[in-house]
Amino acid sequence: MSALREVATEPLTRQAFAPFGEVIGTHGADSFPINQGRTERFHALATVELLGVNDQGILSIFRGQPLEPLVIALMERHPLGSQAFVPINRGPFVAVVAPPGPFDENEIRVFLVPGDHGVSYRPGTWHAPLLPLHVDSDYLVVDRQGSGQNCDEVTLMRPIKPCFR
Ligand SMILES: NC(=O)N[C@@H](O)C(=O)O
Ligand code: NI
Repeated sequence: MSALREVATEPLTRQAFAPFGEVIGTHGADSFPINQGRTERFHALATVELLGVNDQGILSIFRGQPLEPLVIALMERHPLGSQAFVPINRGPFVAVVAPPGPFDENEIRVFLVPGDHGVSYRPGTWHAPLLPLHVDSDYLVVDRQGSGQNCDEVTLMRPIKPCFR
């Protein structure tokens, strides 16, 4: 295995994550009351994007195990649809991403996603498959079912080791 490359994790903000997708969380999000004021709606935090033919948006649960050692050697993208991960039991995870388009290892960013947030990768965003931290955790996943090739993979020349300073 070629030399590992350490990449510092960044705090998750809507602005920082914007090139890769959207943040699903209530902090700093607009909301309005519904149901006679008994419920607060944080509306349209992310958009489900389906770009293929006869697509269906689907909801799944991923029961993920931590990757130990946390070394990322493979990334993937879904050109035909978005993919969202929302913790069900508040399990934090790491979002290792690079912008859509030709893959460039030097553009890899690493975000720490707290247990009360989720993210939605826009179509084509390069990302590491689900990476829960510390303990097995369940995530609601909203993504696409349909025809066509919707998962391109790439092997990193220099595997990434996230650093938590
Ligand atoms: N393979 C699969 O459904 N999951 C990946 O796309 C992932 O991002 O975890
Ligand atoms: Ni994916």
